[in-house]
Amino acid sequence: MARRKYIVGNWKMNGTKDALGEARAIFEAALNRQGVDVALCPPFTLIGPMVAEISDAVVGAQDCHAAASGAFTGSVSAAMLSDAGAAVTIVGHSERREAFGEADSDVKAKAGAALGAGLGVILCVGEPRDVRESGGAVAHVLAQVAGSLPDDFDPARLAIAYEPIWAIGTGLVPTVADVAEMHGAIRGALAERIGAGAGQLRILYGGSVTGENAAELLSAGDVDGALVGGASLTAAKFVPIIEAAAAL
Ligand SMILES: O=C[C@H](O)COP(=O)(O)O
Repeated sequence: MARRKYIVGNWKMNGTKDALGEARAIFEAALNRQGVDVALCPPFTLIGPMVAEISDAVVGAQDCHAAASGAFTGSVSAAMLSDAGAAVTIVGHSERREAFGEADSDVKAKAGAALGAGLGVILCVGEPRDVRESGGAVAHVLAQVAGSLPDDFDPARLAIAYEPIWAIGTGLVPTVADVAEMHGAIRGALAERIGAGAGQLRILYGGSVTGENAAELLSAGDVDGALVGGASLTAAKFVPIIEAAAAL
């Protein structure tokens, strides 16, 4: 079965209720694009309003806590995200791995908690610049995949986002050949681990995706979509990426 393209916007720590108009325009444009799934991951504070005020919105979170509840000041559980109307959550973004010290084992626990709460998961992996330059990118990323995936999961409910850290927010992008090599390696590792189900799992590329480079990146082998940061904040920049996916 062909995998539907999946275009996800990660708003990171951007957006107040004033930004709901952009989200509305994005989901209105997405509605008519056949074959493409679109989701937006705003800050926690906008999940409820986005779900409540925009029909057909598919809204996600950017992180969750691995525990169901408890004394974790400032944290939000997967069940709370679901209660707020989220359908999916990102886990293991490099900004959390780096700034909050999240290890593969933490990401694995979060992914398991999210799936257990009924959410879809977008699990991020990616290498730093020095690892890419020393030729160790594939080994680095496959180790992250092996350490971060839950023991059991439905491959239709979990996507992996390959985001080279050096490409995030920099305007730098890997060559299409390098993206295809990495996505192919991830698919191969998944096939060894879960067998035929690996064909169902979507592998997204993230890092400086724009309306200008989306068609080329999305055409690379085993690229099933994109995780978009800066260019997902406005309809003017995000809709062309959705259109590029729809045109493939
Ligand atoms: O989650 C999204 C990524 O970090 C990519 O961000 P960017 O599109 O601004 O480079």
